[in-house]
Amino acid sequence: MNGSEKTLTNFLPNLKLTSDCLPERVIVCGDQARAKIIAELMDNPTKLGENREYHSYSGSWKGTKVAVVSHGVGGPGAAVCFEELIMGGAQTIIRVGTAGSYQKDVQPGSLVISTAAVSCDGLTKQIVPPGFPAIADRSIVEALTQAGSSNVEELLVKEGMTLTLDAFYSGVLEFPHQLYKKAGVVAVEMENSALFVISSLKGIKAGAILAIDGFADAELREEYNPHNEVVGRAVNAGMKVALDAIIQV
Ligand SMILES: O=P(O)(O)O[C@H]1O[C@H](CO)[C@@H](O)[C@H]1O
Ligand SMILES: O=c1cc[nH]c(=O)[nH]1
Repeated sequence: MNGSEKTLTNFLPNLKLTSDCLPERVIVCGDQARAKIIAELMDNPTKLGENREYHSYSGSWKGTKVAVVSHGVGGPGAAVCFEELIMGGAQTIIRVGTAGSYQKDVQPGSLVISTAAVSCDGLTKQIVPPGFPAIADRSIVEALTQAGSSNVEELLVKEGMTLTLDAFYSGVLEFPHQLYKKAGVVAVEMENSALFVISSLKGIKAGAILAIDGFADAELREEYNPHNEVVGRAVNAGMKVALDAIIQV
């Protein structure tokens, strides 16, 4: 399908829902369970549809209608979700995710607002030429920072560049973590570059807030286990910051 035009479509086949129930503001996250939790923070949570990894809800946050949709793990599947949301009329998408930190001062339990993503993924290589930037919308970065400063107590909330990688576990090749750590990249995750590139191509606004769930960098990394209270607190804070931010843009 050609990426240059924005065509509104009523039936979204992979999300398995019709666009007439989809508001213009959408929160996305990898995890289906997290999508349900975000929906339940809102007034009048309603399930819109469920197909594969895509679980869709709508609700009302401080009087504004917002949808929440899970996109699963990894750029290709997430891109299907982002494309269909935009076909269905989404104008603003904020990803609420998790990421591994590269920087010692960005501890597990911190929140990172991504300003741009380094595209170390395969999906964007198939849709734009090399060097095409993956950047978050500036007004969303500002809204997330503002919502973070008024919402989150005792957690570090940091803006910075993130890196998008397809692989979670390494093989015989080394991950480029050391290189990008030296270059000042803050954290690594798996879907931001797809979101930022697709949203740029389609002319919609997108951003991301990520709860740090461990250190990705081998020098800092201990055993990876994100299921703890510190990370849970940051994930919950990220959800509320994203909801507050999305109704401001
Ligand atoms: O917490 P989510 O939104 O799924 O984000 C991160 O977590 C998953 C890996 O555990 C990848 O999807 C990565 O981007
Ligand atoms: O992609 C990811 C997501 C969370 N934590 C990581 O270390 N990597």
